[in-house]
Amino acid sequence: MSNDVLLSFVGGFPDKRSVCNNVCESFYGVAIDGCYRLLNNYGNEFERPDTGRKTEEVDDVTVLKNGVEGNLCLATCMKRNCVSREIVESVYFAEGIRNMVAAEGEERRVRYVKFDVWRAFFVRYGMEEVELSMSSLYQASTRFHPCMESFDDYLSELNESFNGRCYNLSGDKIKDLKRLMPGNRIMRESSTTYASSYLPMVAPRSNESSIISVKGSGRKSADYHSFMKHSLPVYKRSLKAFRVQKRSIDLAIRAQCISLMQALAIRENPPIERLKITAIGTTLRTKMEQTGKRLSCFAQALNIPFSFNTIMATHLKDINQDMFDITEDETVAKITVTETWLRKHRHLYDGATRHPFICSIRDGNIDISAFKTWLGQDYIFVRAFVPFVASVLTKAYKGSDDGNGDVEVILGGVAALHDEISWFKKEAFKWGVQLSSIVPQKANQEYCRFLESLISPEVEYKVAAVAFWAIETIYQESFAHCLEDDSKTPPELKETCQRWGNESFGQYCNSLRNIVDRQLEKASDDVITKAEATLLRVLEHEVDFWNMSHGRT
Ligand SMILES: Cc1ncc(CNC=O)c(N)n1
Repeated sequence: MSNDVLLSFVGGFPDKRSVCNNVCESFYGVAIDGCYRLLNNYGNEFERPDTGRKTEEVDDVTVLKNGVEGNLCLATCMKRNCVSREIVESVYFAEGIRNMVAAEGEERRVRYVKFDVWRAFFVRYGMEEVELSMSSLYQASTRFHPCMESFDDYLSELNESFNGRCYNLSGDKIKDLKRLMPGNRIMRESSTTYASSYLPMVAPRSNESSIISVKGSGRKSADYHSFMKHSLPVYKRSLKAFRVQKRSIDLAIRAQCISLMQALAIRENPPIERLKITAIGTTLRTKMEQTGKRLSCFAQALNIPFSFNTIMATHLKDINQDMFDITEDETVAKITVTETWLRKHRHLYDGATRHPFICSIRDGNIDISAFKTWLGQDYIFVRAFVPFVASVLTKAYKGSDDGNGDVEVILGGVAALHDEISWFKKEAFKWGVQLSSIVPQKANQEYCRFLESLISPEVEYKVAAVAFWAIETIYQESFAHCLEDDSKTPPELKETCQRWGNESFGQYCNSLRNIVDRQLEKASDDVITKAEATLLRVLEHEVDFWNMSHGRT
């Protein structure tokens, strides 16, 4: 799986780990633990006791502080009721924005940091610069689509505003840029100036200072959007990632174990009796053992019962469960591919399963006309879903290694769709929705087209199976949410929610998930990457579909 880390935002003290995590994750979704560690080290490394300093020099870093609540405003390009803005804020940036603003407060200042400094920093911590993988590029491109059609729109807009000077801004030019910022308007009204620490990706042509920062807006706005708008084209030019090199693995192991131990230590009821860490390696036994010793000390300090063990293997693929020293009452925690993805893309996933449309059902204030729109549109979708599921079935059968009953599970899905179509007809009649006259809306058309593209024999079974699992699971989780004890779902909508939110549909989704995880365990990196990108596209189509039903696009 890809370990790429897109660099964007850095800043913070070690105690602001969550700030870095959230910002990083919600902006680019591809951050890995190793990256958080480095981000936090960064803050630590340059920590200044005097946070009240006023200079704005190159090479400076921002200190995030606890402080007043802020409120981000994207009004410069998106109106408050604009649905795109809502998506940007809620799906992509909510956590990051909230944390970033809440953590900054009155002392916010603009800071500039040269890209080279930043790059040197990463190199120093054992990172190497690499080209982005397909999945990261994909990620990067999806981050911005809600507000702009394409990178190129951004680019041309920016060139227009700044006469094409955007890529190579020196100190004075940055000042120009700040003057031109729409956020400036708000700034003049307010005597408070916030500082921000945006360290977007920049590939400078010269050694001029070339980080673009945004001076935003006091109490009303941190003008986050301006930042995105002006950093994005730069970002496009220098899409690069940093990957952890071998020699920093020891560091990575330690940092992760330490976070785990810290998390365990602050629990009131420690969920485990003993933490057993097994390091597996093909080389560097002494190094691993040293790491173990340090970890033991740390665990002792935190009062966590701990043991450390090392396993040497010739090849990582030779590792199996028997090599672990496991007693009968112990289990080996294995993180599956789907679990990793769902953690990594939590924001987007929650955006799809906790959409305002679903929440309005759950809260009992759904607009019935929106429900009817959804009903009619979903009928069309489900009809298109049938041939897709049939194609997954065919691929499962042809996959020929089906000793695990994939075909039966998928066949169950096909059979249920027969029922489902009858249900849609009945339900439409009940609500006075004329199915024969429904025209698919844009989001629906696009989703159906996407399904058709997945039918192609060129799309691997493993990739198609991921889409299938995700499509079913999003509905399951969304509607199950409307059936929870504290929900106020109107009685006349309960049956709809039951259809996907019931327990046996949940079990079926679990079977699909097991299929996917089993299939991906033996998949190539390339297929895993494609499958992950497919999952993201499903999530986005689902969000679009809810938006369409909600009637606000
Ligand atoms: C847009 C959408 N996504 C998922 C489902 C659930 N799968 C089949 O019914 C659905 N009906 N509609």
